[in-house]
Formats: sequence, structure tokens, C-alpha cells
Amino acid sequence: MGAEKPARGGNIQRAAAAELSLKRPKPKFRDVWPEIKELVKPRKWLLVGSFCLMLVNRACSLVLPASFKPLTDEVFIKHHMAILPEVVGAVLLATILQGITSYSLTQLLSTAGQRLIAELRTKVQAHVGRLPVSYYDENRTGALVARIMSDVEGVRNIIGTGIVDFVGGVLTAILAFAYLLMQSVPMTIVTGVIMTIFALLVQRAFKTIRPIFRERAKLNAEVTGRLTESLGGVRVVKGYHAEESESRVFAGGVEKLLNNVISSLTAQSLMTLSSTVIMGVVGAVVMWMGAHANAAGKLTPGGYFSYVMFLAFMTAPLIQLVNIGTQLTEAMAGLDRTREVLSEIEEDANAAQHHALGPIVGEVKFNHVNFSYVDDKPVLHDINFESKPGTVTALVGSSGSGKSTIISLVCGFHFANEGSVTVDGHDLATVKLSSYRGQLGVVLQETFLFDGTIRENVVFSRPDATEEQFLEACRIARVDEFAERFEDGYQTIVGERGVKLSGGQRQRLSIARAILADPRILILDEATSSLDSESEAMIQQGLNYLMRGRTTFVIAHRLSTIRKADQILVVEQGRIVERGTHDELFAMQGRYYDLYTRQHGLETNLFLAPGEGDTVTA
Ligand SMILES: Nc1ncnc2c1ncn2[C@@H]1O[C@H](COP(=O)(O)OP(=O)(O)OP(=O)(O)O)[C@@H](O)[C@H]1O
Repeated sequence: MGAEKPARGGNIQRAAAAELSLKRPKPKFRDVWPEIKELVKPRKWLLVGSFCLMLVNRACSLVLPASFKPLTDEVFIKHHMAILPEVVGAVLLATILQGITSYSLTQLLSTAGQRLIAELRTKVQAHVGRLPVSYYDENRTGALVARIMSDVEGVRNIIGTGIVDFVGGVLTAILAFAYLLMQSVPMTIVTGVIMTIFALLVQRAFKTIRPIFRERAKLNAEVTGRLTESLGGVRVVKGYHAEESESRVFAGGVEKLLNNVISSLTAQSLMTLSSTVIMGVVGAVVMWMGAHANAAGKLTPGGYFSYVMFLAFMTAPLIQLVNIGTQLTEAMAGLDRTREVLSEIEEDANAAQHHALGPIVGEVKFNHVNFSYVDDKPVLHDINFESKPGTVTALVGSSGSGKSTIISLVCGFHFANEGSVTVDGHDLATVKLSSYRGQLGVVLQETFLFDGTIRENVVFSRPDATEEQFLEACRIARVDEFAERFEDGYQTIVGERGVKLSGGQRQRLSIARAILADPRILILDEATSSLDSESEAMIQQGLNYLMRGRTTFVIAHRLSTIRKADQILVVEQGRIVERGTHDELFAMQGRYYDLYTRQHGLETNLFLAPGEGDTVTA
């Protein structure tokens, strides 16, 4: 059993992810092929249709160069005017068909490409949402945003115009090459050799450019991530007058990005330069050899012009391939990173976590739990306690002692390395987390609010709540008192992270949210900040209601909560050093007594452990 648990799995997952990223420094076409196949499969017929259109399009494009031979040899030189209408008619018809097919291709493929981006974004976001908390601990928000929004952008080139243009280009080149061979074998062999060298150069250039693109996406994510953080933390930035240093950090990131773009631009312009030179060389060779072939009576003037035109038709797609190749390279790099994210194991995908919980009563037990975030750095040691259904367990202790970690284990964010955490007798490591989390409610110190309305923020925990249930929750949590005073009532926008509300209002809102969720197990991380006594009283009333009949875990700071707790666990350096009720612990005159009496003189209703708040040791 033990070996299957996701806690160990968590470390294994991390190691596997690290190993995977080491193993895949560069995406190869065959690596991303399964993904491409998956994307292409539902759009098979669209692509088949597009290829047919492409065939017509490319065949039509060859009519014009082919017309040069009869036009020059028959019409211009021999004045056979009878064939002129046929030649002109064929050219006109072919051009019109070419135009129509080009238009349809762009329409069909661009729409399909954009739709694909939307689908892929939704898929990646949903997957990221289902990943374990440990994944978020290790990845920056900005990087995740880039994974979801930018990385999938490039794939439009795979389904979109990129791949069809690519194949179309190759097809035209082959057709043109066959025609050239029919006209003059020696001239075609010489130009063929030069073109092959060019193609090899292009391939090398792709190899150089690919890592630059990978690096660019990484830099982009870093710069965007830092920018998001500094904009989000504007109050701290301004409070410390750190605008300039933030600007410097940003400028540094932008500079790196610029250098990256410039290095890829250099490679791209080198490719353009070499393609121009190659065209010149091929042109000169053809001119030289064509003139000699004409003098020897082996090539008519019409044959020569038509040859030159076909050559141009063969070279143009080759040069176009440089562009499309770059786009495809970019798309593959993006797809590779997307695949990396999609290959992360979702919380509920762990085979060991198969047990779907029905409604629970909320009996939580820690059985000799040891836990570490990082190997060899244990955070919890032999944690052993039981919380009976409907009771309050308060956790107190110094900062960094492991209180939040215990709560994380109750929430199933992390799992015990040794021992087990059980809910109603079921080991959380074997439980389908989606069936458990629906019965869990959290009210955290850092209230998490969206930039939406008060209503949206409350019903977030239960989107299908009725109007009565919503209003009842707001009334119990005393949200009604301030919400109804706003001009827009419950439709008032709270601002990013709730900046337009006071600390107390934010807390009341998050209590309403938890009341509406009606959880069996409640997690409370009380705010340490002093609130005025009126707010405090209101919040306490809401909390009292909320805690009633639920198994509550609270990182407690308010004495009222602690006094009322059925058991208090005093945590120090990852161990429970004392346990009991307030009266029992107080009478013991141990660590709890110490913490309590030291702080009591400073705060009347606030219990601050050492290291928390602005405490002065008495
Ligand atoms: N995601 C993490 N990765 C690695 N170590 C962590 C992580 N979260 C916490 N820790 C470490 O685990 C230890 C316990 O932290 P925890 O947050 O549980 O303490 P706490 O008692 O809740 O502290 P506070 O009261 O200050 O919030 C600390 O040493 C901390 O550095």
C-alpha cells in the first residue's frame, strides 16, 4: 500500500518531470508526431479536402510558365495565331481557378487553426487546474499562463496554412523538377545539385533556430511572470519605492528577449541572403548552359523561357519552405511544451486514488504521520491525533513549526511520507480527491477574491445555489450589511483580489462563501491582523455559525476560538509537543502557557505565536 501513495509519488513525479525535461532538450518531429496525429485526426477530412484544393491550385499555377513555350515558339516566332486564344484562355482559366482555390484554402485552414487554438487552450487550462498543489509550488504563475495562452498559438501553423503550404511547396517543386528534366537533363542536374546544397543549408539553419525559439518562449514566460507579479504587488513595490528596481529587472528581461529575437533574425536573414545568392548562381548557370544548348539546336527560345519560369517555380517554394519551416519549428517547440504540461499526472489520475467517497461525517485521524516537502528535510514528525466529527481542533505554535503543513495534509494537497491521514477511516492517499474536496471548505487569512462581483465571489463555491441560499449565506456572514449599502449591491465589483473591500469585508465574504458550500470539514486560517471590535464581533458570529456541526481545523489566533476548541495541538518543529483544551494546557504551565502569557499582555483577543505579527517579547 505504502509504496503506492502519492506522497512518494509526488517526489517521483517531480523527479520524472525533471528527467523528462532533461531528456527532451529539443523537440524532434517524431517526438511531437503523436500529438500532431491527435490534432489532425478529427480534422482529417478538412485536411484531405485542403490537399485536393492544393493540388488544383498548384497544377493551375504551372499553366502560366508552361504557356511560354507555345507562346514564344509558335505564336511569336512562327506566327501560328490560331493557337493564341487557346493559350490565353488556358492561362486565364487557370489563374481564376488558382485565385479561388487560394481563397478557399486560407478561409478553411485559418478558421480551423484558430478553432484548434481555442480547443487546445481549454484543454491545457483544464489539465493544469487538475494538477497537484506541488506542481504549482514548482512552477511560476507567469510560466503557466504562457503554457496556456502563448504556447498553443503556434499550432495553428500545423493545422492552419503552414503544413498545407509546406506540402504544396514540395509538390510544386517536384512537378516543376520533372518538367525541367524533360526539357534538359544536364542543366537540371547541375541546378539540382546546387539546390540540394541549398536545401541542406536550410535544414542546418532550422537546427540553429529551433533552440532559439525554445529559449524565447522561456524568456517570455519569465518576463511576463515577473511583470504580473510586480503589477499585482504594486502596493508593496510602491511602499518600498521599488519602482526603479522593478523597471531595471524588467528592462533586463526585455533586453534578453531582444537579444534572442536578434539572434534568430540574424539566422533568418542569413538564410534569405543565401537563398538570394543561390538564385543568382542558378540563374547564371542556366543562362550559360541554355545559350549553349540553343546554339547547338537542342533548346528552342520558348523552351528556354519556359525552363527559366519553371525553375523560378521550383525555387520559390524552396525559399518559402524557409519561412514555413520556421513557423513549423516554432509550432513544434510550442507543442512540445504543451505536451510536457499535458504529461503531468493529474491529481485523480493516480491509480492508488480510486476510492470515491460518499457523504462523510468528518472524522479525521493522523496516524503517525511523517512528511517532508523535499527529501531529507523532514517537516512533520510522528503526528498522531484524532478529530471527532463536529469538533474544533486548534493548531498553535511558532512560525514555521508546521501548522499549515498539517492543514495541507488534511486538504489532500500533499500526502504523508509515512503513516496515514484518514477521513472516516479512508486513507486520503487512496481517495478520489474530487469526491473529498467537495466536502471541504476553506477560509484563509489571505482571502482569495476574483475581480468580479460580490455575488460571483460568494457563489463561486456553489454555482448552482438558489437566490434564497445565497442571500441566507450573506445574511449569516453579515455580508448584507455592507453589500446592500453599495450602489450596485451584490453586483458591486470587488476589484482585483478584492482591493475595493476592507480586510474585514473580505473575510466576511469568504465566510459567506464557505457557508454556502456547506462543507463537512472546515479549514480556518484566522487573520492575525487586528480588526476593529465591531468587525471582529461580526466575523466571529459568522465563524461560530460556520463551525457549528463541522469538523473544524483552525490555525488559531483569536483566543475566543482557542478557548472554545475541543482540542488544542501545540506544534513545535514539526512535532505535537502538547495537546488538550485551553484550561488543561493552561494548567500544565508548559509551552502553551508560555505562548499564551507572553502574548496576552500585548493583545487582548489575539494569540500571536513567536514570529507572527509585530510582537515584542515581554
Ligand atoms: N512548499 C514548500 N516546499 C518546501 N518547504 C516548505 C513548503 N511549505 C512550507 N515549507 C517548510 O515547511 C516548514 C513548515 O512550514 P509551515 O508553513 O507548515 O509552518 P507554519 O507553522 O504554518 O508557519 P506560519 O505560522 O508562519 O504560517 C517550514 O520550514 C517551511 O519552510
